Amino acid sequence: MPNEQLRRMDAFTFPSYSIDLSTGEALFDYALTGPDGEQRFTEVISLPLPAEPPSDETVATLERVLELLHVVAGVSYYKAAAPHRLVLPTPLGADAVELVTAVYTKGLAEYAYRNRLPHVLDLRPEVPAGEVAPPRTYDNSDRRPLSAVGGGKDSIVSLEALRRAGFDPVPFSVNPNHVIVSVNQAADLTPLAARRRIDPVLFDLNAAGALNGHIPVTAINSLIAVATAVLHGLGPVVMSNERSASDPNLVWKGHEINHQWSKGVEAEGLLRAALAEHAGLTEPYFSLLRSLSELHIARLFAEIDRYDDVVTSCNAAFKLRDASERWCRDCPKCRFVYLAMAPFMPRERITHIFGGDMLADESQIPGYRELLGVDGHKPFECVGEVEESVVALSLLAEQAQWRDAPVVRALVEAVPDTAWSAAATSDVFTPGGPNFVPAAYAKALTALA
Ligand SMILES: CC(=O)N[C@H]1[C@@H](OP(=O)(O)OP(=O)(O)OC[C@H]2O[C@@H](n3ccc(=O)[nH]c3=O)[C@H](O)[C@@H]2O)O[C@H](CO)[C@@H](O)[C@@H]1O[C@H](C)C(=O)N[C@@H](C)C(=O)N[C@@H](CCC(=O)O)C(=O)O
Ligand SMILES: Nc1ncnc2c1ncn2[C@@H]1O[C@H](COP(=O)(O)OP(=O)(O)OP(=O)(O)O)[C@@H](O)[C@H]1O
Repeated sequence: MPNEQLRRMDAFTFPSYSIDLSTGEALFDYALTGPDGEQRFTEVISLPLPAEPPSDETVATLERVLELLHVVAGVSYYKAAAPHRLVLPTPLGADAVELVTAVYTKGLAEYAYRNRLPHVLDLRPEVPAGEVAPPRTYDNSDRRPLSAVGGGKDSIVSLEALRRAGFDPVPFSVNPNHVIVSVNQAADLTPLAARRRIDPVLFDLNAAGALNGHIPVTAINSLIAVATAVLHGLGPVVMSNERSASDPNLVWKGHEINHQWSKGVEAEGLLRAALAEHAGLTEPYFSLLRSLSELHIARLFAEIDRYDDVVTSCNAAFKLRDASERWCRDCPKCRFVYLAMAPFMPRERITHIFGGDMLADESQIPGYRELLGVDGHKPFECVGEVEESVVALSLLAEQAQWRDAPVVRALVEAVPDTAWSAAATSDVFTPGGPNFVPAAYAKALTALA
């Protein structure tokens, strides 16, 4: 479809969804519609099948979760045209509508900002009138948790914390690549995996110049994880989303623009409320690391060495096409994670993990200046707060193994006095802020420390 026709699309709709319980394959249909016709998409999500066929009650709960997933996963296709109307397929309760509204506005805020589409920030879904039948209550809180694994340090910390506290976690990933497979092998736990196939038509439209940009992928992965937990009779989904994920990158037209919005605590609360209201789940989903800073998580990770050969946080390794093998060592996330881990491990160990010494590479200095708040704004990436970077740098400046590294020397000179003063009184190692960790799980992090 030519780009001009795409730009004239005025509505996004959700024609149907279905699941085949003999294969675990769910089909989610979407349509962009306008005066020139429609552009249809189908996303395919395959859930792993349990050993025993699910009961009718389980299927009923699963279908409620999939109804939410259908609507949330539409963001990938909505963004190809950003029409002004978002027309939901069925009536939804207030909490579910609040989640959907936030996913399409706050979750697409970076996309709206970069494409200069302010109307996306004010999008309100059209919800068909009607009652939603109340769901059956589904209490799975005492079952084995499903621990989402992304291949990076954060989910490794959660997996180990759960295991050491005796929770017997089941690792779970969407489209596990070789990094995630290796992390699961290093964990020596039997994982579950779901497959997600984006409609290839979207890639053709992208290549032809359709609107494109960042989407709230964690909201989608989270709902796929919850659907898998329900289907397998497992307990809560445990995420590894940190405190700083809730901090915006910038404010535009009065709206916070946060690259990591669907990893933030607001999204977590909205998802939990929508799952309780629409699917009757009493304890569906929480982030174990919510009260911790990235720097604190890096310090905990340094205590665990069984994943050193495989851990990979760099997003370039998770591209659908042309992925890097492991750390690219030249992106904001690699720079940040290196800086955050370096104070807590020998230089040889971190050089081994990353395949090179980023603090010896002077070409990294401009990127580090952004992370330290010396230039520009916090990059649109999964990186910690400026204060965390300054604290990490201050720790490096005190260590004989790091203080003469070329990048450390240059950065110590570049950081202003005000930032050093803020770092000196920083609370980055004090857990804090709102979280949804159930009481039974609160001890898990203590077990790790
Ligand atoms: C791996 C990555 O960072 N991808 C982002 C990148 O996409 P790119 O075009 O370079 O490559 P692909 O990932 O292969 O995607 C190809 C196109 O497919 C579409 N698409 C992909 C996944 C999806 O769920 N929906 C889609 O529509 C899209 O059109 C792609 O162009 O740039 C894109 C545009 O800015 C980003 O949207 C891609 O980000 C992925 C969705 C992704 O998985 N990113 C995570 C690594 C990520 O950024 N996580 C955040 C958490 C954000 C959140 O709120 O959940 C983080 O860790 O901070
Ligand atoms: N493919 C995936 N399948 C399931 N969950 C995922 C996947 N990728 C990421 N996640 C989860 O989403 C959340 C955010 O991902 P993120 O990439 O920040 O975490 P990570 O890979 O554990 O650590 P790091 O921040 O070091 O990369 C984490 O809870 C992670 O477990």
